[in-house]
Amino acid sequence: MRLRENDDVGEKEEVVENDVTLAQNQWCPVVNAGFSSPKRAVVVGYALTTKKIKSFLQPKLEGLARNKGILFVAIDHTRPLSDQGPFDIVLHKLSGKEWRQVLEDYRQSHPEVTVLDPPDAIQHLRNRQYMLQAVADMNLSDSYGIVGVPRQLVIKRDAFAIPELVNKAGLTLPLVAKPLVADGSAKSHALSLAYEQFSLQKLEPPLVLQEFVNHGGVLFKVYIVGDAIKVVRRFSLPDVSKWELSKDAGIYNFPRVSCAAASADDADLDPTIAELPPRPLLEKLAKELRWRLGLRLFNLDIIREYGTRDHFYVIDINYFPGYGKMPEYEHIFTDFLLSLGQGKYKKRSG
Ligand SMILES: Nc1ncnc2c1ncn2[C@@H]1O[C@H](COP(=O)(O)OP(=O)(O)OP(=O)(O)O)[C@@H](O)[C@H]1O
Ligand SMILES: O=P(O)(O)O[C@H]1[C@H](O)[C@H](O)[C@H](OP(=O)(O)O)[C@@H](OP(=O)(O)O)[C@@H]1O
Ligand SMILES: [Mg+2]
Ligand SMILES: [Mg+2]
Repeated sequence: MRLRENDDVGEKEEVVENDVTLAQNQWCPVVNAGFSSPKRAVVVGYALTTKKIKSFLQPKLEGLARNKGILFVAIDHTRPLSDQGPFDIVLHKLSGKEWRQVLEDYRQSHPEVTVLDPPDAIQHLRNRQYMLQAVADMNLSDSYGIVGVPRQLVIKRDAFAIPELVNKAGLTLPLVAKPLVADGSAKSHALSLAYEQFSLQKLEPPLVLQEFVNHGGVLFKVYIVGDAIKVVRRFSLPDVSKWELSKDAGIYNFPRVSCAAASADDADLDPTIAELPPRPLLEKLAKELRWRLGLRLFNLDIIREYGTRDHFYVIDINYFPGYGKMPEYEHIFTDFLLSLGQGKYKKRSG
């Protein structure tokens, strides 16, 4: 199945965020592991926003990493990347064309360094028109369930044409209106729910209109870190009944409904709604998406269609999400970084 689109629009570019911590590189390339011979540390250069440093690089992660021989070093993006390091791994979440080019050049000139993840692959997720395409292309259906994406329509401009375009596309109301660009800004998370066709004209393109799928008000956030998968439950938008649909006429902006504060892991829920998607299904989905997206660090928002046991929809994919809120993230992440480091040494000595 292909996702629908309207017409083309140039993507807005923005400059690299300038709130990177410009800490001095601290060097300690060799760690002592007990009485055995000293091992070389895995050096991870990071280029992250201040917000991300705070949520991700928590003391519990840095402490465990140090014990395991992993060293985090802040990248100074105002200096050439090749003058810094040497790094084994570069971890990054900054935006901007220039920064992407810096990373691309660095990948070319330093093939021995693992850049998490390739800028082009990340870029693909920044546009909701393409974000879910890989899931749609997979057509995943097996004895554990079916995984699809909601039908959606891309509106690049001309809000007045929306009712007719929605009608022509045969989309069913209510619709979730999502900004086309998903770049982590507050604006890109400003979503609304539309109950009625003619009020759709009030929306501000460019956006994606996605069919709202009733799912019992709970969603599953599936965190992926390399081969590791961790699933949590979060509260989500409540179901919309036929009666509500006939009664409500407007467009409703809604706040960040499924953020970490909306954890539903300890809630007393109807088991048919709360039951996690089958593990083998998630493993298959994650493995295939890692390959199709070319990413190792991302999460998926998945919902189970209300009244079904095994019909799932992926509604959102985020690059380098809030891992700091993922249970056991410090163990999962450090194991992942070590596995990358070790894989490389094997390759070098092999
Ligand atoms: N098609 C849909 N059907 C039902 N609910 C939806 C749908 N799309 C989004 N939602 C609800 O809206 C919320 C926000 O949507 P979405 O995850 O796409 O936005 P986002 O801003 O990219 O979120 P994130 O903070 O995870 O990046 C979801 O958590 C879910 O509660
Ligand atoms: O792409 P962005 O940076 O917007 O991704 C967000 C994500 O959408 C969630 O808002 C995360 O917060 P929680 O839902 O509370 O987990 C953010 O995590 P943070 O720890 O970095 O604030 C993601 O970055
Ligand atoms: Mg989401
Ligand atoms: Mg998102």
